[in-house]
Amino acid sequence: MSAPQTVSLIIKARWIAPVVPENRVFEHCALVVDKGVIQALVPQEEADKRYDAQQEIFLGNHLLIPGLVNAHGHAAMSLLRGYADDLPLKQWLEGHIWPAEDQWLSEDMVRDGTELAMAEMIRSGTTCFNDMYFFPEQVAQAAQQAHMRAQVNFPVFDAPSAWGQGPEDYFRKGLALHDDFRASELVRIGFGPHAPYTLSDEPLTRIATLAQELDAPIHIHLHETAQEVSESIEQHGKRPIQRLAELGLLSPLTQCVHMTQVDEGDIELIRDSGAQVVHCPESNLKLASGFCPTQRFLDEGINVALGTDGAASNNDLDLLSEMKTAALLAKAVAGRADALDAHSALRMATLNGARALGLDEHIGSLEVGKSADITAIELSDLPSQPVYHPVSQLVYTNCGHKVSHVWVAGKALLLSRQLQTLNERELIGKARWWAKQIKGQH
Ligand SMILES: CSC[C@H]1O[C@@H](n2cnc3c(O)ncnc32)[C@H](O)[C@@H]1O
Ligand SMILES: [Zn+2]
Repeated sequence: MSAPQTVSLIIKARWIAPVVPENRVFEHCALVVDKGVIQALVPQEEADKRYDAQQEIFLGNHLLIPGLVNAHGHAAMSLLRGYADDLPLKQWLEGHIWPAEDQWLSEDMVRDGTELAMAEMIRSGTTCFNDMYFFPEQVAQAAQQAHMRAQVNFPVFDAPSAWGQGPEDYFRKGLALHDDFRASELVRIGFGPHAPYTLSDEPLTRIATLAQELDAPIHIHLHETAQEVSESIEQHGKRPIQRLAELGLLSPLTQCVHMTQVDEGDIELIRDSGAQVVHCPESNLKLASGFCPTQRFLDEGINVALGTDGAASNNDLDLLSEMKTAALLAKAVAGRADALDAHSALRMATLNGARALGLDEHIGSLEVGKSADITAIELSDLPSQPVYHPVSQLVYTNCGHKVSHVWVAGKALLLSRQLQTLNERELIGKARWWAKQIKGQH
């Protein structure tokens, strides 16, 4: 018999749901990790025989899943959580959020808000987030420092903002940022055109060309409300997605966020272009924007990922609870109880998210050769009992607060519910400080 191989980490768990192979749960197995990469998923006795681990973690009542991918958000908006509620999108944005952003946006605000959001996401099992916000260099640096994986999309609007004077300035700063993070293992920079209704044709066409040249993702709010679609027909004589298609903007690199208003032509455009859909059920419900036909998209072979949107329209960043909402809503929208079953909901929050971000060769499932981005959920409390199907428990009961451990590329970000790369007390203090400033002027 050959000598045991030395590895950095072995995690032994009661259950492992690797997402690939599909619909499977392994019991009493171990994940073997070395150099940040998954080396094996084997029965625990076999792990004992074959490997010598520098660190071994035993999780006797826990389920291991791939780290969650939050495919759409505005992390720094955590500081505007609860600032304006119970409003439809247009009133919420134009009457409250944009004026607040005009007044308060700064490097410091984005840095503090992003760190607060990352802490919340890590604590509820997210390892990778997709962000669109001002001062994206702050978001990118914060993610790198906290060792979270992120796609950071620099904003592009026709209008000026605290971050730039207009499209020219946004492109100059954004492309420089893309260059700065070209070699990063964790952070990828993409284009963040805000929405079709805040951008004219010229910058959209430029984004289409540059994204193809750089092989960089495009992240855009699209068909979020009925008003967006009807105003586009009035102004441009076409639906927003048709306009994007004609400007060359639709491809597998394009991440279409929301898509609550769709007809057969829209579905064809997404399917035939290979574009990605990001579903944000809680934000869509809260702003009364509409319903994304997720099961219909999946049946058409369209990739659908899951996002929380910002904390100002959700109002939390818990992707596990988003999974539950997505699963329940899909059943109501499709009129079928078997729509978005528990395993499909988990896939939407992991592998589909990875695919939407072009990262599915590296993350999204617990497969040998993939990065060790792992989340552990403890299923030992009363509302978790009894456990017949751990994935059903994960999706249909409230598990966000049961996340105990999180790793990204083999590095621990959460151990026994304690953050390892961010300071929770300090972040709470900073959030309170910001709220005092902002409330004073509200
Ligand atoms: C390009 S920076 C992000 C920009 O988007 C605003 N925003 C936040 N949530 C939404 C949403 O659901 N639809 C449209 N725009 C949204 C955010 O406040 C920033 O200004
Ligand atoms: Zn959004």
